[in-house]
Amino acid sequence: MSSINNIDVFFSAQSFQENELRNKSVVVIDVLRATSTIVTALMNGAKGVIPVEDMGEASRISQSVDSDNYLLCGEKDGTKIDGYDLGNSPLEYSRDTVEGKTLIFNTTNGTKAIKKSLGSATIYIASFLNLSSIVNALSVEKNEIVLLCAGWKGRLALEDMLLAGNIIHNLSGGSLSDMANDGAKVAFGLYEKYGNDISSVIFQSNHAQRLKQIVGTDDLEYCAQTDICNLLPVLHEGIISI
Ligand SMILES: O=C(O)[C@H](CS(=O)(=O)O)OP(=O)(O)O
Ligand SMILES: [Mg+2]
Repeated sequence: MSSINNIDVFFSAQSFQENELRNKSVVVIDVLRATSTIVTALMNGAKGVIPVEDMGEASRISQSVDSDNYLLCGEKDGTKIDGYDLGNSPLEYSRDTVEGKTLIFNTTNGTKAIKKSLGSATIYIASFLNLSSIVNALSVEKNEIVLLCAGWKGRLALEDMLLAGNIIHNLSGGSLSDMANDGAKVAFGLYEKYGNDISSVIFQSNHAQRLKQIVGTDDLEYCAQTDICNLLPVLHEGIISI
């Protein structure tokens, strides 16, 4: 694998320039909730997920495809957008609803982070739900790795940084050298502080406080689960699939 010292962690999609990702493999992390929802949709048989930048792009794509095979999905301010089939709660993405469908997916932070990564060599989609699959893939990754936390509107999100810390902990075998990048050290330090107490960190995060007001706590409990599936979603030609 590429050296652990070549792993960096970015705290939001606004914290870097696209050209910094050239020839690198990027792991997009948006625990609450976009990447947890993408993983869930694919686990439940969705054919693929098309991440989009905004409502305009979502609407252009949805008008050009056969609506029987596509679902228009996503949120604004945490709530399903009027006229969309589904919002951004992973619990909506049941097998009955998504099996065999391609999803056009539009969220505040997660899909924007994915779109900003398009110039990289590889884009993986990570959540706690598929943590081990991501760690396994990265353990043989040849390129330099960026763990791209989606954050919230340019700010750091605790739950995303904690997943980055868990990934680094697993890859490093439990210790990080002085040569590691600052971002990796911060994420690793968060892991060392909280260990595997993922649920309590997620519940105390700013994003969780916001989501509780909008959708309650079911999504938070769901997204705090580790390794409920063995999936490695990758973006290829604009579509995320497994
Ligand atoms: O739906 C979510 O959880 C958030 C919406 S908001 O930023 O809290 O308004 O979107 P995401 O892109 O999954 O962070
Ligand atoms: Mg988020």
